[in-house]
Amino acid sequence: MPVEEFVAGWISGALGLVLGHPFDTVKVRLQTQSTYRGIIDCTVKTYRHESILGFFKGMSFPIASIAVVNSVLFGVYSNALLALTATSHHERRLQPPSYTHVFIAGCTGGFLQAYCLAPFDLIKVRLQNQTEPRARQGGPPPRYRGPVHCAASIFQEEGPRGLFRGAWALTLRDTPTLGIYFVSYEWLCRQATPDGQNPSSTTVLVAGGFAGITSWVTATPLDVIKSRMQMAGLGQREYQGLLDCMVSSARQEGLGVFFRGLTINSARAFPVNAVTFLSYEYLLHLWG
Ligand SMILES: CN(C)C(=N)NCCC[C@H](N)C(=O)O
Repeated sequence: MPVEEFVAGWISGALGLVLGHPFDTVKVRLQTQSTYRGIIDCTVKTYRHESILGFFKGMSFPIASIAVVNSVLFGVYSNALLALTATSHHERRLQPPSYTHVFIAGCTGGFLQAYCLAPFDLIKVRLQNQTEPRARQGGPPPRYRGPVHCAASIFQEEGPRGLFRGAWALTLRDTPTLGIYFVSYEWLCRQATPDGQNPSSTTVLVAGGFAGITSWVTATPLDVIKSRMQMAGLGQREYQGLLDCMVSSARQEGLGVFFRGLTINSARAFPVNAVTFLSYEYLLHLWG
């Protein structure tokens, strides 16, 4: 089994993550708290109350976890394509796989990465939703002192299953949308590249950026539900399941609730995924 895709997936995911984390914090807060009037209001309040550091809350853990998550995504995707088409990464420009194979391989990568991502994503969302400034004297201490304390508290209070809160919504979010992610990337690269040639860096950047936007636009409704289920119980209402969360969110806030965070998700998706795909392709080319 080729392993360079796993390593390239890890490095490229980490680069994209640092670039996109401030956008991600604003998105998570908009989706789960109703105190903000929009992106600008949330950005200004976060900066005033918590300084620039507020935007980077919960980042150390995803950086560590991205090693597992992004390498599982890209490594499983590439190896699933190898199993389906008997072509390695380098042979795929001369013998391009069908879009059906790309979609199946993307869904497989998305499904497996969701289970690795679930506990890390839960901890990230819980930490991002702590709005107490880090160094305030005399104020109430935040519920979680950091990622390890957060993981340990959830484990103690709810057992190992607690760490997988929202995992079902996350799996439903990621399985089809990662198929869409890789199909969009491949389609855009092929439109802009003569047959049999490698796409230019500009093509990879643009195709990666738009693949990120397309997949996140389709992922946003389940992303809202996932974030709400992950926060359930912590001063927010408990849900009986995914369907209950969907129905009661729509009843209380209207159908627009499913598009909360759409603009910020898309603004974040372009640079993150442009950098992710560029560094992924570059590393595989370097090692090829
Ligand atoms: C729509 N979904 C779930 C995705 N496209 N997921 C792939 C993640 C790529 C990148 N690390 C990011 O966070 O955008």
